[in-house]
Amino acid sequence: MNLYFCGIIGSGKTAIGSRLAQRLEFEFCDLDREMDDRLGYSFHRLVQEQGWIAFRELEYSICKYFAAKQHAVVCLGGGTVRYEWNIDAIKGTGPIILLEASIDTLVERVSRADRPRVNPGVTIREDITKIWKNSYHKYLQAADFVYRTDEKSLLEEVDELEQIIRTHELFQGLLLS
Ligand SMILES: Nc1ncnc2c1ncn2[C@@H]1O[C@H](COP(=O)(O)OP(=O)(O)O)[C@@H](O)[C@H]1O
Ligand SMILES: O=C(O)C1=C[C@@H](OP(=O)(O)O)[C@@H](O)[C@H](O)C1
Ligand SMILES: [Mg+2]
Repeated sequence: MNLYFCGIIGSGKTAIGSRLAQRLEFEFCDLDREMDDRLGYSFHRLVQEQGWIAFRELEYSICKYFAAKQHAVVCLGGGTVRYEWNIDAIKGTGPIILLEASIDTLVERVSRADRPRVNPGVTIREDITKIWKNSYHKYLQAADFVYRTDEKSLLEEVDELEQIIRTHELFQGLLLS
């Protein structure tokens, strides 16, 4: 069984997931990183040169690959759960935690790094607001558990999530298997 993290870009999937994988002694998998490794260059270039469809195809193939793993903390891409086929691919292979933060927090975090826009020709704030308005229900629908990442420090969040995973019945199968 795996533990999955989903959430809009900048919600903290990679920052939290990588630390939790260490705590739980699980393999750490990150969709964006796997994509870069497979391509041999940044997925930003793939999006720039071939568009988002090429990204989505590779994303689906990586979801199927991750679903076959055991004992992995998997950070999905920020858009993965907006596409139902990805949810079908990972269904039954482990609980999904949705990480949430306010739009202001997401914008502030994403502005620090250069990441491609999903909606071309818009600002980071417009992009994130649009994703949130159009697709928030899909993120919520995919999730087994929801956790906010804009109220505490990163370390406090990792501590709290570790505690939740070790005690909440939703995650019991994860540590037993
Ligand atoms: N309380 C917090 N929780 C999660 N991330 C935080 C927090 N405070 C600051 N950050 C920073 O915000 C960024 C979150 O980005 P990242 O983990 O790459 O998100 P994602 O993988 O969901 O796009 C990281 O640089 C992280 O260090
Ligand atoms: O919303 C999206 O479709 C995406 C969000 C990004 O999120 P993360 O950087 O959080 O993975 C990244 O996966 C890619 O740019 C696609
Ligand atoms: Mg990430």
